[in-house]
Amino acid sequence: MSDLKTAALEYHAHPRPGKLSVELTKATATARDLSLAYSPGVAEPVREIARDPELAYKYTGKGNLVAVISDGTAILGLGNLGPLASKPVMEGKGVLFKRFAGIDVFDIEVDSESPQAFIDTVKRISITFGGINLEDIKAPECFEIEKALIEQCDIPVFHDDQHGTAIVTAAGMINALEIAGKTLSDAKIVCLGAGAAAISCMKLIVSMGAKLENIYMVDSKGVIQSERTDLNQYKAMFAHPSSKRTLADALDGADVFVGLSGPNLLSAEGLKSMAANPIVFACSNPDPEISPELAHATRNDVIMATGRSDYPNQVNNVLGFPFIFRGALDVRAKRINEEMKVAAANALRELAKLPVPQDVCDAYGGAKLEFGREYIIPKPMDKRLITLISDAVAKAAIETGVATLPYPKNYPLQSVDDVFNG
Ligand SMILES: NC(=O)C1=CN([C@@H]2O[C@H](COP(=O)(O)OP(=O)(O)OC[C@H]3O[C@@H](n4cnc5c(N)ncnc54)[C@H](OP(=O)(O)O)[C@@H]3O)[C@@H](O)[C@H]2O)C=CC1
Ligand SMILES: CC(=O)C(=O)O
Ligand SMILES: [Mg+2]
Repeated sequence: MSDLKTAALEYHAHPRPGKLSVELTKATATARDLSLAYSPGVAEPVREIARDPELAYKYTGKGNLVAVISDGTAILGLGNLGPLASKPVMEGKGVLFKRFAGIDVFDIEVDSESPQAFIDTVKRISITFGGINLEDIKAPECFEIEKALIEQCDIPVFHDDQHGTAIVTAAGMINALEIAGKTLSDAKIVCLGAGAAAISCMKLIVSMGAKLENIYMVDSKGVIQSERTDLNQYKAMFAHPSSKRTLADALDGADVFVGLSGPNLLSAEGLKSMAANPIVFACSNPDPEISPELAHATRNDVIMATGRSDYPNQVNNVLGFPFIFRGALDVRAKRINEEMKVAAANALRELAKLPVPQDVCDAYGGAKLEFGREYIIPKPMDKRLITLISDAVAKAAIETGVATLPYPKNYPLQSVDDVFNG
C-alpha cells in the first residue's frame, strides 16, 4: 500500500473509528443538572417551542447545526459509489465546518430510490437544522433537488459542489487572470465537465463578467455546442454555435482550463496548445485532470491549481462553505442568495492580496506566501477567512432582506473562538 493510503486508513480507524463525536455543552454532574437537562426540566423548553417555534433557536442547538446530506451519487470524482461510501466525505465536511467555523454537523447519508424520495426525506428532517448543506449529488438530479428544497424549507439550503465550488473558483480565476495580465471578460475558458460543479461555476463567472460565447463546456461526449441534440436544459444554457467538437479543439488558444470532471483527462499536448500564461484549475478530487508535476514539466508559464491540500493554490470549496454558513446562520438568513455568493467570492479574492501572517506560512512549510503564481487564493488555515467572508455574507444577507436578525454584536469575528461570545 502507498504511504498515503496506509496513513489515511490508519487516521480514519484509530484511536476510534471516524473523525467526529458529539460533545456536551452544559453541566451534567449532579441530579439537579439532569433534572434540568432531562425530565422534568426539559418539558419547559418543549412547552415554549410548542408555543413559539422560533424559540427552538434559543433553547436547542438548531441555530448552529447544519445537516451535511448526500445520496452518494457523485462522491468527489470517484463517481456513484452509494450513500454509505460517502460517509467519510460527509464526516470530513463536518470536520471542516467545526474546525473552521465552529458549526456543528450531523452527516446524513440517504439511501433513496429517486430524487423525489430524497427531497421528501430531507424536507421531513429539515426542521432539526439551522441549514442544509447538500453534498456529492450528481447532475442533473442535484439541480431539481436543490430547487425543490429551497422552495420547501425556510432555512438555507446550499449545494456545496455547485455554489461553494463556484465561489472559490471564481475568486481564484479572477486573481489568476490578473496575474496573467488578462481579464475575465476577454478570457477564453474551457470547462471540462458539465455536471453540478461545472454548470454552477460557469454560471457564476458569467454573472461576474465572463462572456458566454468565450466559454467552451465539454462533457463526456465532446464540446457542448448548438448542434448537439442530447443536452439537458442545464448544459443547453452553454451551447453556442461553434465548429469545435473535441477537448483538443476547445483547448487550442484557450486562456483558462477548469477541470470539474475526472482524473488525468488533460494531456500535455492539450496544455501545450493553450495560450501564453495558461491557467489550469485541475479541480477533480482526489486525482486532478493533470498532475501539477506534468503541467509544470510541460510549460513553465502555467498558473496551476488543484483541489488538493498538498500542492500550492488549492481551489476547493473548503474555502467557502464553512464561512458562508457561519455568516448565514449568524443573521438567521432564510436563504443564501446570489448577492451573498458574490460577496463571498469578492472577500476571498481580496484576502489573497493582503500580507499573509506568519502562522499561516508556518502551517504550510514556512516559506513566505505572497500574492502571485503560487498563491492566487488564501489558505484554509487562514483565520481571516472567518473574519472577512462571514462578515461579507452576513452584510449581504442584511442588505438584500433575507436576514431575520440584525448585524451580530460579535462581528466581525476574529476567530472561531469568538462564535459564542455574542
Ligand atoms: N475542488 C473542488 O472544490 C471541487 C471539485 N469537484 C470535482 O468535480 C468533479 C465533478 O463533480 P460533480 O460536478 O459533483 O459531479 P457530476 O457527476 O455532477 O458531474 C461530472 C461531470 O464530469 C463529466 N465527465 C466525466 N468524465 C468525463 C470525461 N471523460 N470527459 C469529459 N467530461 C467527463 C460528466 O460528463 P457527462 O455529463 O457527459 O456525464 C459530468 O458532466 C469531481 O471530480 C469532483 O471531485 C466537485 C466539487 C468541488
Ligand atoms: C471538494 C468537493 O466537494 C468534491 O470534490 O466533491
Ligand atoms: Mg463535494
